Amino acid sequence: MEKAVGSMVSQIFENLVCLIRKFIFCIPNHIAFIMDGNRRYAKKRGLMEGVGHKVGFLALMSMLRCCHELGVRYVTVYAFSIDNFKRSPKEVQSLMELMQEKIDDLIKEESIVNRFGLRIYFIGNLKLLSEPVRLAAEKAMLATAKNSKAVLCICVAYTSTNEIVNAVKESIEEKWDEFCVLNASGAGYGLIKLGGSEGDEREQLIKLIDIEKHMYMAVAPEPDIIIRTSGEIHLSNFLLWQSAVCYLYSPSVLWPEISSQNRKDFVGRGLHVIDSDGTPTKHAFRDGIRLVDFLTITW
Ligand SMILES: CC(C)=CCC/C(C)=C/CC/C(C)=C/COP(=O)(O)OP(=O)(O)O
Repeated sequence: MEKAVGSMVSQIFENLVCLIRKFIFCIPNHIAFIMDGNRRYAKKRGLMEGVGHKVGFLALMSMLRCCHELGVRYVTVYAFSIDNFKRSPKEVQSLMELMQEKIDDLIKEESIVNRFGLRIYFIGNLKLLSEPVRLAAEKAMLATAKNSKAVLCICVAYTSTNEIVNAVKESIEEKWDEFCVLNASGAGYGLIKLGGSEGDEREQLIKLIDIEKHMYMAVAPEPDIIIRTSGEIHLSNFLLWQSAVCYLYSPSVLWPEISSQNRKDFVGRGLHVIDSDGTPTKHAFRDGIRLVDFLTITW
C-alpha cells in the first residue's frame, strides 16, 4: 500500500516537472526525429553511401547529448522503415551491419546511453530483422532496462500502418468475447458500431479495443514535435497515430550535418544547428505548418 502511494506521488511529481519544463521553460517532453539526408550528405561530398549513415550515427549521439542537456525525457528516432527493406540488398545489408555494430556500441559502459541513463526500446516489427540484429536489439533493451533518467525509442522495421494494424489485431484478439456479445445483441454491425463526432469515435474505439495499449510506441507519451531534416515535409509512415496534435518542423539541414562540432552550442535553451552551406539555419518556417517558436529552438 505504502509502496503504491509512493509510486503514485512520484508519478505526480514527475508529471508536474514535465509540465513545468514544457510550459514554463518550453522544453518538449518528447522529440521524434526522422533522420533524413544521410545518402545525400555522402553524395554531396563524393563519399560512399555507407559513410553518410556512419556520420548520421555520430549526429544522433550529438543530438542525444543536446537533448540530455535540454532535459528532454523522450527521444524517438526513425532508424529503418519496413519500406527500407525494398532498397538494394547490398544497401540493406550494409545498413543492418552498421545497425548491429552501433547497437553494440550503444550499450558499452562508457557510452552516452549509459552516462545519461537512457533506457532503450526498439520499436517495430522486430521479427522482420535478421537474427543477429534482433538479438543485439533485445540485448540492448535488457542491458538498459534499469536506466530511468530518459528514454530512447529506436524505430526499426517500423511503419505506422504496420503498427496500427498490429495493434488492432492484438486488441481484437484480446477482446474477442466482448465483440461476439456486441454483435449477437444486435448492437453493432460488422465488428463494432461507433457513433458521434470523429473525435468521439476515436475515444470510443480506444475504449472498446484499448488500441493504444497495443501500439509498439505505448512505452512513450505522444511526441510534442517531429523534426525531419533535409527539408522534406512528409511523415513517411512515421508515428501517424501519435502525431495527431504534434508539431512538425523540417529544417533544410541534412541529418549528418547536425553535430556538436558544427553546433555553436546552445543559444539560451535552444537547439542550434548549422545549415548545409555552413551558416546557422534560421527560422526556416514553411507555410501551412504549425511550427515551434514556443520551443525556443533556434535554428
Ligand atoms: C543504432 C542506430 C540507431 C543506428 C542509426 C544509424 C542511422 C543514422 C540510420 C539512418 C537510416 C536511414 C535509412 C536514414 C534515412 O536517410 P537515407 O539513407 O534515406 O538518406 P537520403 O534521405 O539522403 O536518401
